[in-house]
Amino acid sequence: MNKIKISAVSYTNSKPFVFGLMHSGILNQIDLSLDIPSECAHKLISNQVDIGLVPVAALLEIPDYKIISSYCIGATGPVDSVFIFSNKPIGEVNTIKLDEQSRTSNNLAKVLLKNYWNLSPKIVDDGPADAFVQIGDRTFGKKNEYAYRYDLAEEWQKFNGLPFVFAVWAANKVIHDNFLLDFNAALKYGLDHRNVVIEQLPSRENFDFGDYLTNKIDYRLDHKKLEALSTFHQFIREL
Ligand SMILES: C=C(O[C@@H]1C=C(C(=O)O)C=C[C@H]1O)C(=O)O
Repeated sequence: MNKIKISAVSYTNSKPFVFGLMHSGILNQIDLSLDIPSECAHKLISNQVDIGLVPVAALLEIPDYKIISSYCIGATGPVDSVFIFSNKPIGEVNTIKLDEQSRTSNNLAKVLLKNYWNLSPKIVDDGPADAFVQIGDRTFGKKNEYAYRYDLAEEWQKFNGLPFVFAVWAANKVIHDNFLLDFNAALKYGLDHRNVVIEQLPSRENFDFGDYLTNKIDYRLDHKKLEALSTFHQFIREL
């Protein structure tokens, strides 16, 4: 039987999912790779994998995608790992760099700049910039390194009161129902064993992994997050 190819995000926020998949009965049916989010997106769009924990911005490039799980990488308030960092207040930012590892948060930054802050700084690829977007583990402990930091899930919530969803489990083809049941059971197992995952992480003075994986990342793709997802997609289309 052909294995089901899966790309999951290589960041700490996905470790509970990966733990669940590694300790599940479907391990011998899957071919799992861990990738930065932009690569997860690329692999699902180009059909190198069947299922991805895919940045939601990339769904717009996948014809007939299917969201196959009620778990996601989301947040209800500050997420603590997706920021615009700057030494100037946002209103004085003239140039901004995006994060090449991101698809969703780069678009979230653009949506908030345009619609919430009413700003249009120049997006620069190289050279110095007044501000930059950064996501994932590279942001851990960096909050106090810059005079200004904007948690983009928190700013989105201030903007329209909604939670946010960064990545969802999606497929680019029909996947067998039996497999999906086992797959979702594995994800649930991982989330239910978050304490084991947290114990295995190193302790850091300037970042609380327990708080991050328990309170900041919100893994439930409930109807409010689905509403946030379609609202976000509409804003991206209007950019
Ligand atoms: C909250 C996060 O969500 C991530 C952000 C993504 C993006 O910006 O494209 C994609 C996947 C998520 O892992 C994070 O990694 O810090």
